[in-house]
Amino acid sequence: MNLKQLAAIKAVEMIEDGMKVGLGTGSTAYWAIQEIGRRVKEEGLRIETVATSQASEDLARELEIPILPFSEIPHLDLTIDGADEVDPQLNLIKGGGGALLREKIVASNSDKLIIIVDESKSVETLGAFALPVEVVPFACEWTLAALERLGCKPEWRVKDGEQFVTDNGNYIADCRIERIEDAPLLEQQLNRIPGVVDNGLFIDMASIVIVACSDGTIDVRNRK
Ligand SMILES: O=C(CO)[C@H](O)[C@H](O)COP(=O)(O)O
Repeated sequence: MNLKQLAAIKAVEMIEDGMKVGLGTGSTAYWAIQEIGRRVKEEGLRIETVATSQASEDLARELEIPILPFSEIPHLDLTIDGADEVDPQLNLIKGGGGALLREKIVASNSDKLIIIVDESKSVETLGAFALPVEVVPFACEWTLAALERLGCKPEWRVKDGEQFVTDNGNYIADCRIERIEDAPLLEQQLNRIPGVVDNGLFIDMASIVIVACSDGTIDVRNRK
């Protein structure tokens, strides 16, 4: 079993009958959705879910996990999602898969956000992973210039030779900051730039981070 799967299984143990659950995005969240699918099929787990991306929604449907429109679920009990970096305060960088906006909306409407990672994602200071910032296409060069003025060293994300477009029809600027000294401040500064829809800093949002370590142990970190 790989480390991502190990963390995912531990998180899915926290889901109880009758819960409303948010499904994250990425290769770690993939394992959580697989395990939820197994519990629904083999244990008859009764839950309702919403997904943070088209890819996760498609996977959930394939596994016959009940998935509802957002209009039918006012609030979630918990969301299980991955992250690109986690610091000791449980602040996160997310959005490596380009789903940061939907992930933040879903996380902020969940009683608990459970983050699942392997130990490579655990860092002392956020920033070695390029911080994704979602930008509307209108006048996007001006928004990029504003990010440059903030010292973010942004580069448009490209996929298969084309500009990457999010599920919301926006672009992603990946910002090479290396070391983010004040993540709460940067999160606010970025979101004050007109044209920025949101950014991948998740501050004070994770309730629990589950870290799967290469020696096979699992470190469960609770927000204080
Ligand atoms: O934020 C995300 C997608 O937008 C992912 O959760 C993050 O990129 C981690 O992905 P993975 O589990 O594949 O390493």
